[in-house]
Amino acid sequence: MDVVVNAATSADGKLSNRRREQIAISGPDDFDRVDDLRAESDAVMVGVGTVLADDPHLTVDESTSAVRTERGEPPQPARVVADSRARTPPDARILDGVARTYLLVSEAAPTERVERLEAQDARVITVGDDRVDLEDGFETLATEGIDRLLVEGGGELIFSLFEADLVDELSVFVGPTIIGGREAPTLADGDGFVEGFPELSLESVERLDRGVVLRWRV
Ligand SMILES: NC(=O)C1=CN([C@@H]2O[C@H](COP(=O)(O)OP(=O)(O)OC[C@H]3O[C@@H](n4cnc5c(N)ncnc54)[C@H](O)[C@@H]3O)[C@@H](O)[C@H]2O)C=CC1
Ligand SMILES: Nc1nc(O)c(N)c(N[C@@H]2O[C@H](COP(=O)(O)O)[C@@H](O)[C@H]2O)n1
Repeated sequence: MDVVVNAATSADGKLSNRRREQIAISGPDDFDRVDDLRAESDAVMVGVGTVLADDPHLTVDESTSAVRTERGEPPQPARVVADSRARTPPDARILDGVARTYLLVSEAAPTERVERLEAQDARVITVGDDRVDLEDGFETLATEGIDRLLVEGGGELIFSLFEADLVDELSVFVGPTIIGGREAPTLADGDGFVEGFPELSLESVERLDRGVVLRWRV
């Protein structure tokens, strides 16, 4: 599976503020770029922290959806959430039925929550004892026909993906603002690396909106 991570950060590397509120860091041109990235993907993934903070929809625009249909693809990419304890709210926007939604949960997810989410048509995949095993999860998603996966965040999930050596490409929109705050999420949080830092190779640099898009191969 080809895994692309994309996010927008402030100039100081923050994904949002210390209250974990969604911040408009990029502008309309970057949202169009993200729409294109989604359109080229079989599925779009976030961590449950992002679902709880942002309640994202993770769909493509109508015109982009029409292009996917012409290509013989589902009108919308599938949606995937890493959600060890099945904390996704049953009324989350990702469960509105517009696209197929997979929830990767662990054995520790309470059965009643899993059943409630399955009743909302979520396709629940159990991988890992206490925490989602991302490698196993991706193997299962590949058997569902997901060959290209776009990951949009947040910082905990992105770190875990780098830690498991599962990222092929990283693109970051860096915007013209400082958010600050030691508790504010950054592009890669988790425990952090102390050695064996993933090495990136810069592919392109592009001015967009009032910031810059950096694209790296891992
Ligand atoms: N500026 C941007 O482009 C974006 C910003 N955000 C921001 O990021 C924040 C949310 O990020 P985080 O709190 O870091 O949450 P997150 O979205 O990375 O989710 C982390 C949660 O996912 C679950 N999870 C299951 N298996 C996991 C695994 N193997 N590794 C890691 N997590 C796993 C855990 O419950 C964990 O707490 C919000 O403030 C949101 O607004 C989120 C996406 C994009
Ligand atoms: N690319 C980008 N730029 C920003 O400025 C952002 N705040 C984000 N945030 C993430 O975009 C997703 C929203 O998805 P929907 O529009 O609801 O489909 C979500 O993952 C945000 O955290 N992204």
